Amino acid sequence: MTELLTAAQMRAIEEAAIASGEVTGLELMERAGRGVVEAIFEEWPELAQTSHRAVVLCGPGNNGGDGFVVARLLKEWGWEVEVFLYGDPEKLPPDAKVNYERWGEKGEVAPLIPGSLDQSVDRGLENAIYKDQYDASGTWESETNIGQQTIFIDALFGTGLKRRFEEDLLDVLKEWGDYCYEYAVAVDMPSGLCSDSGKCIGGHWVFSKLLVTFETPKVGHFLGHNMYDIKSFKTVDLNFHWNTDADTVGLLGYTDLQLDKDGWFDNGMQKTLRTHKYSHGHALIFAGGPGKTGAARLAARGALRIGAGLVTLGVPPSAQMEVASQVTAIMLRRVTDGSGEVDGLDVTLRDDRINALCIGPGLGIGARGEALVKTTLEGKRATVLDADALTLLAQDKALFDCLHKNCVLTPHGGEFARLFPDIAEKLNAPATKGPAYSKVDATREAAKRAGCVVLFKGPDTVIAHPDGRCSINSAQYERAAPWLATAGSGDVLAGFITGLLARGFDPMRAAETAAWLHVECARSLGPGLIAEDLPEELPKVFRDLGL
Ligand SMILES: NC(=O)C1=CN([C@@H]2O[C@H](COP(=O)(O)OP(=O)(O)OC[C@H]3O[C@@H](n4cnc5c(N)ncnc54)[C@H](OP(=O)(O)O)[C@@H]3O)[C@@H](O)[C@H]2O)[C@@H](O)CC1
Ligand SMILES: Nc1ncnc2c1ncn2[C@@H]1O[C@H](COP(=O)(O)OP(=O)(O)O)[C@@H](O)[C@H]1O
Ligand SMILES: [K+]
Repeated sequence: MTELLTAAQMRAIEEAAIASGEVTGLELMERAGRGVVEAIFEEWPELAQTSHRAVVLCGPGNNGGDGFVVARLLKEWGWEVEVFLYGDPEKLPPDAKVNYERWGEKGEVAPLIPGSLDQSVDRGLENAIYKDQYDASGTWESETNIGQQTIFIDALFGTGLKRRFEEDLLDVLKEWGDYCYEYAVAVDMPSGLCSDSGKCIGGHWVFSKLLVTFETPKVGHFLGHNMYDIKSFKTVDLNFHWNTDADTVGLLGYTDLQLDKDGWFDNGMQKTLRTHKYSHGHALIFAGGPGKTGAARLAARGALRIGAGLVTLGVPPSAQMEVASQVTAIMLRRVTDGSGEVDGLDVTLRDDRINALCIGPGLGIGARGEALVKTTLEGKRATVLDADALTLLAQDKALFDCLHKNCVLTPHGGEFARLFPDIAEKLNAPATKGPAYSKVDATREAAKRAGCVVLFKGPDTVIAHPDGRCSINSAQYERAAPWLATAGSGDVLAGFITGLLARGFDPMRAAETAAWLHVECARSLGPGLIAEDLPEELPKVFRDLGL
């Protein structure tokens, strides 16, 4: 799994590599700067064909040092380069100072003050070669300014951002926003954003199109929604050895989920000639009352498509006809809260073959729902608790205390705040200093308190285990799937997790795999998807994965 590091973890591995004598800080900075230049040319090959103009903003720390390296290398490439420094050159850290001086042999450094960017951009426009012209066929070529593009490089702050910017810097950054054209590059972090949480600490942050980070991405790159302007994300290999005992956060990718043929068909999950439907588990999903059964039906469809051998919808007698008229392969069983009628849940659960439960979607928050959640939790079976079940847990401490290690909670932001109000308050408080409390911190704390896996939804879905393991399923950058924010898609996700629990996945792996496949289905479908489509897309996604 790609390990995502916090600023402190990154600093620790860098310091260890330097202390071991394997590499110097100066060499790392050189590799970082070179990597940025290579990333620029890889991203925009047209820029490598002729010389252009770069405006490099350098900050007072080592991020600024990287900026001086980039400036020098672009100058050596024949570019016109303007460098601005925010801060006192005498106070630069040693490696940044060396690169400041190396750049000083090639060009000047101007102080970064309000107005300096306006003047720089004016100079760029004066020098620009306009190519508006009729081409051979008589068509007007509308490309302007292609002869000499200005590339903006943000090397102000990286992992060392600690506090809100002073007003003069805020003024400069707002100017920068006006000039953030096609070619803008963030070195390690968009300056102003916290590399642990993705939150805006500076009071403003610098927009870019390309983000280049070093060695391994930082946790904050995949949290929050402030990096929507970044179209391309690249990681430069700094080429040093490291490993860390720290609790790093994993970025979920295909290879981590053991979805390859061996993994997928392993551990009793195998669908072979010798197995039958009961080998793949039996999921029971509770439906709400009349007019409220759609959510559970979506979840049931998801559980069946992801491979549970059997899926039964547990319906209240009053909704039986409604559900019966809508389902075919999914079975149906009348389930009450066990308070006197036949077919109480306690009776249903005597069937040991039912090995995964899902409760919450469309359930309602009345007495029936509460009694069902209680009985469900008493059985200690693998259980997904979503939607209304989460509200019920939030309302009743005794019920919350019944959670056990085989549960998976799947809150969205609102449900999370109801369940863990104090944690949500910390998470949602305005970030004023770095590193800021992050969604990863919050989800880990919640999982520990609940004693079970918590999957905190969003484009940055965070999944945490009470033992501290944590991963992010990102639907950002090249995996963006904003059309997944549609009514009922969370119900399908709950069903996916339940289906995998039925197939024998442990709760953490079920949550991770389901979340990843959920986004894959959305990406495969594209804009226009509705929740019903998601389970139906699974066979195609599986086929494309070679399963
Ligand atoms: N790790 C690696 O392997 C490698 C890391 N590398 C690079 O180093 C970067 C990290 O460098 P870094 O630690 O020097 O931090 P950085 O982001 O430059 O900022 C610190 C400076 O900013 C200042 N400052 C903070 N907040 C402020 C504010 N609001 N307003 C004003 N000032 C503020 C702070 O001042 P202080 O708080 O100490 O007064 C300090 O002077 C990393 O992102 C990467 O680009 C590569 O070179 C190669 C390998
Ligand atoms: N902008 C987004 N990009 C990608 N996925 C998203 C985005 N917003 C929400 N999602 C995902 O969509 C699902 C919505 O779930 P939820 O809020 O419970 O909806 P519902 O209750 O309607 O089913 C979650 O899996 C969440 O991670
Ligand atoms: K930066």
